[in-house]
Amino acid sequence: MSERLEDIAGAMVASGKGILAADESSGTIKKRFDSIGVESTEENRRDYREMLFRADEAMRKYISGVILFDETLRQKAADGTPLVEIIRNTGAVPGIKVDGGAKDLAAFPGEKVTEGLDGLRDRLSEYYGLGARFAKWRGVIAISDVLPNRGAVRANAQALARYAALCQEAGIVPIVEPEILMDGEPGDHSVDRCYEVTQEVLRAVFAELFNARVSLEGMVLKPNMVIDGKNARKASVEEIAEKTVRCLRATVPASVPGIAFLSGGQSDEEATAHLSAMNAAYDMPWQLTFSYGRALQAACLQAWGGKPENVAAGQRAFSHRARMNGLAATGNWNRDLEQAA
Ligand SMILES: O=P(O)(O)OC[C@H]1O[C@](O)(COP(=O)(O)O)[C@@H](O)[C@@H]1O
Repeated sequence: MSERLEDIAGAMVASGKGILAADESSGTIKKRFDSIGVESTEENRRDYREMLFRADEAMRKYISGVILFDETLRQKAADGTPLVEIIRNTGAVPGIKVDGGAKDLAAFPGEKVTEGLDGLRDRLSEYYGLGARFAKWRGVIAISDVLPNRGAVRANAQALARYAALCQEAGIVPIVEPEILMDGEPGDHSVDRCYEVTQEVLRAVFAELFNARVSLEGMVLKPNMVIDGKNARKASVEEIAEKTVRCLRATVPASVPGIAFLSGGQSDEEATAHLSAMNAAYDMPWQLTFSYGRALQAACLQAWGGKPENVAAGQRAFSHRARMNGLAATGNWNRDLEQAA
């Protein structure tokens, strides 16, 4: 018997846990490996991700699900165990990135639309067979004084909604990710401009989800926080927490079981501090947690450096960030815990 979407979604946002985004596409993982001088070969990618998934205690205690790239879902560990099985044995749910990436949107210079709907029904049924129980699709929204245009917002919202409906038909929980870029160009927008655009985008996304008859109980939202651009950072932790919660309350129906933020280029500690501040100070109808890529992995990647003898150090770095974010997911993180480590 297949599991209920609501139960899978509930497990993905279980209290004190969050999602590890390890679904970097080939181009993105190459960038990450370039930063530590490691060649992006299939074996190196496997070794790196196997190191994360075998950080057993962190995975069991703080990670509810792992987003994978197509290659990883099919890969075996060095000893022949499928990586999906290692993840499942920790109690985490395996998930899969199914979008085909953000491409230039015709007639909208500087704006993108995410591709990948063609053939998606067949791919989802194959992924289900390979063990995936949730999926992820990221729409990318540019932000400036004049962007985004309504047409670009609508194109991305519709694609997200069509993707989500197909996932639910396949018994797979969709993570719906509309990302307003914090680290795009020019990156000088204020926190209030981010509020305005995030509100507009989330409204458009939920309107399209309703139109597409997506069951909100069986999805997870992965938004950006309401935060100023990378070249204009000055808002305090409290301001970002307050504005993010206010924006989400104004746009996200209470029937959505959980919201799991992307980190978007925030430093490790910022991403943790912001999440913890929201959970500590506000009552919300949804679980509020993390689905971080960089903010969970950056320290681990550095500690590992591509060297087999550094696997334990890499796992320690990952476990520390997983624990800090697990605490943030219940509002119980504080800076002293970082120093103690
Ligand atoms: O451009 P890609 O390779 O699809 O990757 C985008 C990345 O952004 C995320 O959606 C969020 O990652 P961050 O937390 O690092 O912002 C990841 O799930 C994903 O790996």
